[in-house]
Amino acid sequence: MEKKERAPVYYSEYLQLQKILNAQEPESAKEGIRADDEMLFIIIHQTYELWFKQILHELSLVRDIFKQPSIPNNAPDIYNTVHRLNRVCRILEIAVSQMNVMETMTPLDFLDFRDLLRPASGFQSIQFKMIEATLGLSYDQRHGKGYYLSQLNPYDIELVKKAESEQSILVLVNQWLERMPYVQDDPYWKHNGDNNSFWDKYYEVYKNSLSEVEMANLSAFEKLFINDKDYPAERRFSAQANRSALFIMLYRDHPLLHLPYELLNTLLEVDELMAMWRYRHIHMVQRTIGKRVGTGGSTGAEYLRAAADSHYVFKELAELTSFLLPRNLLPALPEKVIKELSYN
Ligand code: HEM
Ligand SMILES: N[C@@H](CC(=O)c1ccccc1NC=O)C(=O)O
Repeated sequence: MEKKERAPVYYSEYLQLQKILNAQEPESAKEGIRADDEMLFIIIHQTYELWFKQILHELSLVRDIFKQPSIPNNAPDIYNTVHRLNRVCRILEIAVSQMNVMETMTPLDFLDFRDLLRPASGFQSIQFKMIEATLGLSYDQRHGKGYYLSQLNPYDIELVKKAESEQSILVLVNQWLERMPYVQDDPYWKHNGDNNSFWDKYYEVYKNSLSEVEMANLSAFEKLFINDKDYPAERRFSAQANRSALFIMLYRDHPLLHLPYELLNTLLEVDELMAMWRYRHIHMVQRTIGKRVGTGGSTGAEYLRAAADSHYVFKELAELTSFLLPRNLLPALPEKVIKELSYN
């Protein structure tokens, strides 16, 4: 077949530089006011939005992989999700450190144009909210739901609502954990109170590892891993997903658990880096506007702190570390399971 002629690709056309390099229109210039740092302010935000776009691209690929009804152990898929989430982490690191450039704008420089921005604010960053929703932040969990509805135009509300209505990475990872083989079919994995099943043995060793002041952990352990009927309704991960996740964390040295462990670890890293971004943003906000209210109408730093504290998505996974035991105390795995967790 004859090869189709393609027009030569030209750098600035390929990258559509006409559009992006002509997309900075400082409000101060329109008003004939001198505000030399508004260009930096715009470019920093645009850079963030481009990175947010890339993050959303990666997250939606990850989500597509997890949407499959089953992901066989020897498929390339889990590695692919880890690789992409790892890229998201590297991008978030840049997003965090980019705050250093923003902070070269002093409070006085900002006041040159701050009033011209009202009532706009980063609060209206739809892509940021879509990242949160794609990871698994639910509407109910959002701090300041009122602002969420009042500050966005109807079109943007639709976009976020759509992202919220899709199955999030949290929901899909929960399903994936629930399907995990190895720890399900055999009666050995069912709690039966006779001290011979895995979770009964684990319970005993865990109990003995707790100090007196930690005894509340034991009832949490029972609720989360042993007595499914007491499982707290508000939790996003199910009891079975919890057991699988703890199992992965405990026995991650076995070959077939390497990647599942990396996956859980990378999800926690995403959560941590999102929080680091939020805290860098808060510090910058305090340094720049002190205790003034935000242009978006919120209480400013106070609102941001409450959002930062309550917007962790994978908090339940992070908390599982309270239930880990040192390797030398772990129940030995049945031969059959050790084999299943090996490369051949
Ligand atoms: C001088 C620089 C900045 C200041 C003083 C500032 C201040 C604020 C304030 C006060 C809020 C709360 C909403 C309001 O009432 O206005 C907010 C929210 C937000 N800002 Fe900024 N901001 C700055 C730079 C940035 C940058 C560079 C980004 C990057 C995209 C950004 C993204 C956001 C986001 C995503 C929110 C919503 C956070 C949430 O709801 O958890 N901001 N900002
Ligand atoms: N909310 C900021 C203003 C601000 O930072 C901002 C304004 C318009 C568009 C994006 C912004 N960036 C992040 O919040 C303030 O209260 O000063």
